Amino acid sequence: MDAIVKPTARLQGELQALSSKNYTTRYMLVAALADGVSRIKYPAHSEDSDALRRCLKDLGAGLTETDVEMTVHGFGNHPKPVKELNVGNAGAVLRFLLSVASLLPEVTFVNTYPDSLGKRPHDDLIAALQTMNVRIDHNEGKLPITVYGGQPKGGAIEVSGSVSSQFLSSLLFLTPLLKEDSEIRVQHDLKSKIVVGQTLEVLRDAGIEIEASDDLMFYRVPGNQAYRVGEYSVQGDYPGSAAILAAAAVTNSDVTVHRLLENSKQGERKAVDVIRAMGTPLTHENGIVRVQGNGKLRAVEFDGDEFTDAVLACVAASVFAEGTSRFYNVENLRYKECDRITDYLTELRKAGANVEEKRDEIIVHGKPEGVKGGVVIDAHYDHRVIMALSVVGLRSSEGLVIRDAHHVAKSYPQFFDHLKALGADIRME
Ligand SMILES: O=C(O)C1=C[C@@H](OP(=O)(O)O)[C@@H](O)[C@H](O)C1
Ligand SMILES: C=C(OP(=O)(O)O)C(=O)O
Repeated sequence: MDAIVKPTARLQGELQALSSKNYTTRYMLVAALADGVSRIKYPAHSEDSDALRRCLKDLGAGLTETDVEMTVHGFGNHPKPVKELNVGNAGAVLRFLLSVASLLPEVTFVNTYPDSLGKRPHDDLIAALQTMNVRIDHNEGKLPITVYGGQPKGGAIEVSGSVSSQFLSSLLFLTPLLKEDSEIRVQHDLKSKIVVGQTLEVLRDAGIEIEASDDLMFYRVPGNQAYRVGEYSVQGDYPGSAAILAAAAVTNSDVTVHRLLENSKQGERKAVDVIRAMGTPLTHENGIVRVQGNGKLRAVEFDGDEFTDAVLACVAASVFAEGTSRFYNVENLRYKECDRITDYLTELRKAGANVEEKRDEIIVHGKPEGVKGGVVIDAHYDHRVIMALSVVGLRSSEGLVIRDAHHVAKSYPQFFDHLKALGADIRME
């Protein structure tokens, strides 16, 4: 399905933020790893969270749902032997379940998105699991991947964090269940470090003890632990909401988004600071962000690794800022649903933006006068590219056609409905 995004001068209204993708993933996983019944209020509904629902059911979890709550009968440390799992296009789901699969004799993760998740590297996690008595067949570190587990061993574990934090999070979910105590040392760098804080928070809520060094590069994990059943409530999602806030910033607007906790551990809450630093009038109190945009923006410079899933939305806003913006330390954007530097900037240029790339940096020479648009955008299977280009389309003179915009449902199926409810001129075809 394509989205036809027309120039829109004004956005106005109130929205409830969608539920957090990352907390939904984590609460569902710890609930499945607990032996008993857990409840999760307001879980996200999206392609990624549905992929996890499907896989956890395949692994033996019982899932029932009402409108607001999910009940999970966990399988504890005994997932049901299954031959095959399909995680769709969900990176975090794949990486977290690769470790869970090591408890089973043989599981193949199939490759259903060869042009997106099928291109993403998992070598660093594979290498770590291989040192833990797990044999793995893989396609040069990519899908399809077969895990031959059964008796994974803890102990001294090293994992690189220079491509993704998900590899470390994955091991933090698995190691408490092993017989041996573990010491996990992160090698090289740790990208998206802030996300690991969400992993540790949820592990603690699930009764798991882990000692983490202050710099999050070293962990002591006692073995023989059991996940406790729990009652969880999923907070609002900053990465998806960042695109709505960016849309409000580039237009004349009065837009209010609820359910965005000021003290959230989501790094992407920084998007609020970025948009404020661009000069957009906004308030953030009691979990409510209100943007009263006037379309006037100034350039900013930020370390994008602190808000990895909101960088594209912030870049989209900076396309219309006075001056040159820089988003640095963002190399790992290249290893997401698409290459979120080269592929994204290709589409921004088509729309009329003046952008440059370095290996680990996005540079935007702002155009306060707006961009021309009038072109067809390739979504590159990437929900965040789709959301960011929608922001740009609203402030173009000829609008944009975003091809295959249905991929927005990976994380935010209601995105276009939400924008339309605020008055955006968008048609789906
Ligand atoms: O742990 C997680 O749930 C996630 C970690 C981040 O990935 P990287 O660590 O690969 O940057 C983020 O981009 C992704 O959307 C979700
Ligand atoms: C990169 C993302 O997700 P994942 O790694 O889980 O596919 C994202 O949601 O932007």
